[in-house]
Amino acid sequence: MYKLKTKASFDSAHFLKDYDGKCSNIHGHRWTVEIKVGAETLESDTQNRGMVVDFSNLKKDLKEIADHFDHSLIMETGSLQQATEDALLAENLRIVKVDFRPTAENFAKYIYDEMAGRGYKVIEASVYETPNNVASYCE
Ligand SMILES: Nc1nc2c(c(=O)[nH]1)N=C([C@H](O)[C@H](O)COP(=O)(O)OP(=O)(O)OP(=O)(O)O)CN2
Ligand SMILES: [Zn+2]
Repeated sequence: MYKLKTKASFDSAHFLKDYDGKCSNIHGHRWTVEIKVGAETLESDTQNRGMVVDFSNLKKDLKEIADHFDHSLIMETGSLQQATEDALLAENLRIVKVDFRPTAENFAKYIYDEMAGRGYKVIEASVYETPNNVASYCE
């Protein structure tokens, strides 16, 4: 089997609701997301001949997903009082709401699903919260 891997990064803040420890506070990470896609055979048409997929397209799609979160506060829906959320928005601060607790594990599945939804044969998606801490999702 052939496998391709590419990475993208974004900077954003998050916090873990109901977490007993420092991660319950708003803090930032340079998140790195890594996607691995595969194929048993290579493309044979002119443009993509000899490729699993064109790295340019793979990188562009992953970057689009990463850019959605860049320089934002990522928050789980319902994890702040409405008044707090409204006050942040009134200051023109960027909030991206997600319907999951924003852990590396949940982000890994989110990235997997997003890329699979764009038609890639995803083998694994990984999310680094720090260079040492990584979570992966595969099926
Ligand atoms: N399994 C998981 N555990 C934790 C996650 C996660 O996503 N999955 N996330 C956090 C926090 O977001 C936190 O930012 C990371 O915690 P921690 O390792 O304690 O922080 P640092 O890497 O910055 O470590 P230092 O010891 O401060 O250098 C917590 N756990
Ligand atoms: Zn964190």
